[in-house]
Amino acid sequence: MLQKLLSFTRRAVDHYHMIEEGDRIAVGVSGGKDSLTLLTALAGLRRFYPKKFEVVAITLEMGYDDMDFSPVQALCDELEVEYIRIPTQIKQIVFDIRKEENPCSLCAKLRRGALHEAALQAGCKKVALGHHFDDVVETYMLSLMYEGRISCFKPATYLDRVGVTLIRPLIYTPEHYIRSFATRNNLPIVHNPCPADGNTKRQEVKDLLKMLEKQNHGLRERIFGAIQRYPLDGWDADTTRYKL
Ligand SMILES: Nc1ncnc2c1ncn2[C@@H]1O[C@H](COP(=O)(O)OP(=O)(O)OP(=O)(O)O)[C@@H](O)[C@H]1O
Repeated sequence: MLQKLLSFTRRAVDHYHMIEEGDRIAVGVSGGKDSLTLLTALAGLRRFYPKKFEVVAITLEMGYDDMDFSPVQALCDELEVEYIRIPTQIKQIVFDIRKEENPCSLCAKLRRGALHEAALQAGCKKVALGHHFDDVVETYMLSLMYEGRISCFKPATYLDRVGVTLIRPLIYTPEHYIRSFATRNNLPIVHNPCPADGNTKRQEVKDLLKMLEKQNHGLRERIFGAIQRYPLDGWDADTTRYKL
């Protein structure tokens, strides 16, 4: 199973030139299945990838007393990855001080800023995020159907104002694969007690795609393919390095 995960990851890393020699990459670890799988994948790839790179795990603690990250520390020890935990007051700011009606967007903004800062402090100019194949297709459809735009986050983005490059090495890895990888490998998922509903429109799109996929096998693959063939800004894959 790890082999398959490494192959999905390596293909994405190669197609979008995500890793260069000497990189020190901060993996944003929320404690969810996606980022724990990403951490395992990059720690594994580090062992044989032709370009030498380092991996550091960073968790922003959101301010919930009942989130215990010590099992994640144990996973990092096993993977021989340095683990940095940053205490923040993001929960308090979003819910108690600002009493936001739409807490998710402020929370995401604060998290992004804090993660970039923590990465730079740890000497990392690259930050890896756990977005996967289904996130790509859903984000694209959300944007198309609800914003009237054709767009999606990029596989790799250089943020010039912060001097950080974001990479998303799981964009070829389907969510169902991540779910079973996390279960079979007993990844230490930390329950997130956030009371917000999250993005209900995203769930709608997820359900819609699931329903359509039942009668139209390969539908998500074709949407993903369209993003690459168009290509959407930043999605032109360099297949000379690894065939699609
Ligand atoms: N508290 C956090 N600390 C560090 N990194 C984070 C944190 N929250 C999110 N991230 C990073 O941002 C990515 C996207 O965040 P999002 O909240 O959409 O996560 P997700 O899709 O639920 O993934 P996961 O299953 O890893 O929680 C995560 O995959 C992770 O890499």
